This record gives sequence, C-alpha cells and structure tokens, in this order.
Amino acid sequence: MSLIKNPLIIALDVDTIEEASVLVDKLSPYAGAFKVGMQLYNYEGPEVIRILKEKNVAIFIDLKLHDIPNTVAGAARVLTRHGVSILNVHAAGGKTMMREAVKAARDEAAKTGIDCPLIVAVTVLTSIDQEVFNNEVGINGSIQERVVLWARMAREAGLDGVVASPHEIAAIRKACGNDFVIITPGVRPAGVIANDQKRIMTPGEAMRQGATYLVVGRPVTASPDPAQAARAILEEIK
Ligand SMILES: O=c1ccn([C@@H]2O[C@H](COP(=O)(O)O)[C@@H](O)[C@H]2O)c(=O)[nH]1
Repeated sequence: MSLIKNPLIIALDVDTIEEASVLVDKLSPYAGAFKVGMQLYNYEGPEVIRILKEKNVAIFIDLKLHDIPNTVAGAARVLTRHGVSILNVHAAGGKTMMREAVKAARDEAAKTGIDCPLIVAVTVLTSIDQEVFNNEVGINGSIQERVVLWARMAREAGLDGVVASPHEIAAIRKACGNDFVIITPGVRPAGVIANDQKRIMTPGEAMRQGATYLVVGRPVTASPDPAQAARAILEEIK
C-alpha cells in the first residue's frame, strides 16, 4: 500500500542526515513524500533511507539511473530492497534498459514481499530550454515532441510514469492516458525565484494541467519558514 499521502513531494537537497531529519520533522505534516537525490544519497548512503523510513514517511529515491541495461537492472533490484515508494531511470537509456529495470524491481519485490516502487522515467530535465536542447544537448525537434516520445516509450517498457516539466503534462496525458503517473519538478509559486529551472509553472497550474505529483525543493527548504511555505503550496493545490 502506498505511503504517499498527498501530491507534494519535497526535495531534500542537503548534504547530511541531520539536515534532512530537521526538514522531515518540520515538513512531514504537509509532505506526501520526500525525495532523496544524488547529493544526500552520495554523501550518506543507504543509511539515510533507513533513518527517514523510521519516521514513517514515503521516499522517492531520485538517482536517475542511466547505464547499460544489466547495470541499471542491478541498481533497481537493490534499491527496491530499501522499500522506497518511487525510483527513477533516464528515458534516454532506451527501452531495453527501462524494461530490464522494471523487471528487476518487480522480481525483487515478488521475491522479498517488499512493495514494488513506482518506476518512472526522467524525460527532458526542467533546467533545459529549447535552445540548449537543440544546440548543446544536440537533439533536433521540440522538447515537447521528445518528452511525449520518451513517455510513450516508457509506457511501452512497462514503467508507471515519467518525470517531466509542467509544460508537457497535457500532451503526455493525451498520449499516455489518465493512469500514467506524471511527476513534475520545475514548480514555483508565483513570485518565487526560478533558480536554475527553465520550464516552470505554479503549483496550482501544474495540478490543473494534470500532474500526479509535484516535486518542490528550494521554494520550501530554503524558505525562512519551510512549514509555512509547504502549507501555502498545499492550500494552493487543494
Ligand atoms: O527534470 C528534473 C528532474 C529532477 N529534478 C529534481 O527536482 C528537484 C527540484 O528542486 P527545486 O529546488 O524545486 O528546483 C531537484 O531535486 C532536482 O534534482 C528537477 O528539478 N528537474
């Protein structure tokens, strides 16, 4: 059974378990889940998952797996053992890589009796705009076309959903249906600084577009009053 209580996922982009714990203690009444990404996981390792799970919160392990199919499958298998609620891979790794990741996670869940996490594919990062996408990343065509193509590919590979910017939600919904999970970072309440995010939307607009979950980091965690910032977002998306 999913532990995710509401659509607001808070990104714990901090170095240490101590800093993450302070945020979780302040924010767990408001957050549906907490995201542990490469900064926190690469410093603290799997211990951070164990400690946060003791607080009875749902965890999205955001390691954006991207490697050959065998390597990604192995990582998906061992991450499943941690009992996380969501894990992700890069769609750019291809359909076989995604399919192997899903198979490994589901087999491990069936073998151990641990709930299988939702497995989602990262499409085009929300920090990338059209100019960078074509001229630096070197992929022709529009970001939206590519995101929809990768979303369809992820669905065909058996994944539960994708990570995409709020700008592509409507097109993904049309292509992949209402049951497909869409997780959207690049969320900024009105008047809040975008930082390095390029394809942004407010929490209310992103939910109206059809997001399943919103990922929000700095607008909450760097706020002088993180609990109030999270409460305001929940109020906006209610
Ligand atoms: O395309 C993507 C994929 C992942 N992220 C992650 O979401 C959070 C956003 O943090 P903010 O502070 O709200 O900008 C962060 O952990 C990213 O690694 C993303 O932003 N875009």
